[in-house]
Amino acid sequence: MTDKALTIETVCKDRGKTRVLSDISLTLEPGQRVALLGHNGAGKSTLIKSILGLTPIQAGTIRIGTAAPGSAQARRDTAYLPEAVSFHPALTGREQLALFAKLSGTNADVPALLDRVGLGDAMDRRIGAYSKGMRQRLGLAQVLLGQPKLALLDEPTSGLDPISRQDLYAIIDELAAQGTAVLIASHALTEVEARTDRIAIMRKGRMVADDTLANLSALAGLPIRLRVRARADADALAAELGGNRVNGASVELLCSPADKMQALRRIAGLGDAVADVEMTPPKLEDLYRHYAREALQ
Ligand SMILES: Nc1ncnc2c1ncn2[C@@H]1O[C@H](COP(=O)(O)OP(=O)(O)OP(=O)(O)O)[C@@H](O)[C@H]1O
Repeated sequence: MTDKALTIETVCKDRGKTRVLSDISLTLEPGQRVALLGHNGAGKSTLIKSILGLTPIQAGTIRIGTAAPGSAQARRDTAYLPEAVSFHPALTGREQLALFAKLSGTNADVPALLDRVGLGDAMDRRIGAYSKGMRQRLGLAQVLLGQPKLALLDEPTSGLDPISRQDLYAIIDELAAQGTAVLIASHALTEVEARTDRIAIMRKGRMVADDTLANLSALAGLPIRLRVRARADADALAAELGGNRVNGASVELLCSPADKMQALRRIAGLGDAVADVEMTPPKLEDLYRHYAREALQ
């Protein structure tokens, strides 16, 4: 028995003479949303294909619940949304989803599902006339259809407008709330930063980071940015605090997480000379760069 939705242990995969996955381990609990990040060619799609049982691995183990990749049980429990999702162009959205429902033996309310993904008005139009974003939404309806234990989403927001992206993450949140573990391969760092529970970063076939954003941030020890706006004299403020003048009125300082309170006390000690302070913790983009670079060494 396992309470994990997905267990990956020390997986290795070769393509020809090249090792494209090296000792990859990753686990997903039910209801967890995990972002899988990495440069082009890092191995994200290969890992997803291995989880789906579409490509063999040379070493290690993968389990969906307790089922082996590609087994009937794993196929029932796993939903997959590929980056370029394709359907039969002559069918309408409603027909296509009804067909999927029939094939998977589920008794879903197809129109309600299509409505849920924003295709209520378009469900009786041919898929051939759908935009990329609409096809992506139909793919998402297919993911929702089976109430999967594990959803694998490969670049789910590519080609979507900003509102559609927000809708998609709202649906991902719902999926997670009903207990589905969701693995999202993405290049859209700012999006996944706010909408996932954990970040896994791959580089050249290796897993170089796997933790919450807060823990990755603490481990990396990257500086916090403090922007201090002067009430009148930014030069005097810069002379007092050090740091860089960033525009006519402000000074920017970098400090380590451990020194943050001390820096804030110094700034508060300047009293009326300071009009405002803004504090920016490191962003996922900074962390991503840090972990990717660290892996190079
Ligand atoms: N069908 C294939 N045959 C041979 N090599 C392949 C094949 N597919 C991928 N590779 C190689 O495997 C490695 C990992 O590729 P993969 O597609 O998994 O990366 P990725 O992280 O998904 O990249 P992207 O962000 O560009 O989608 C790369 O070196 C790639 O060249």
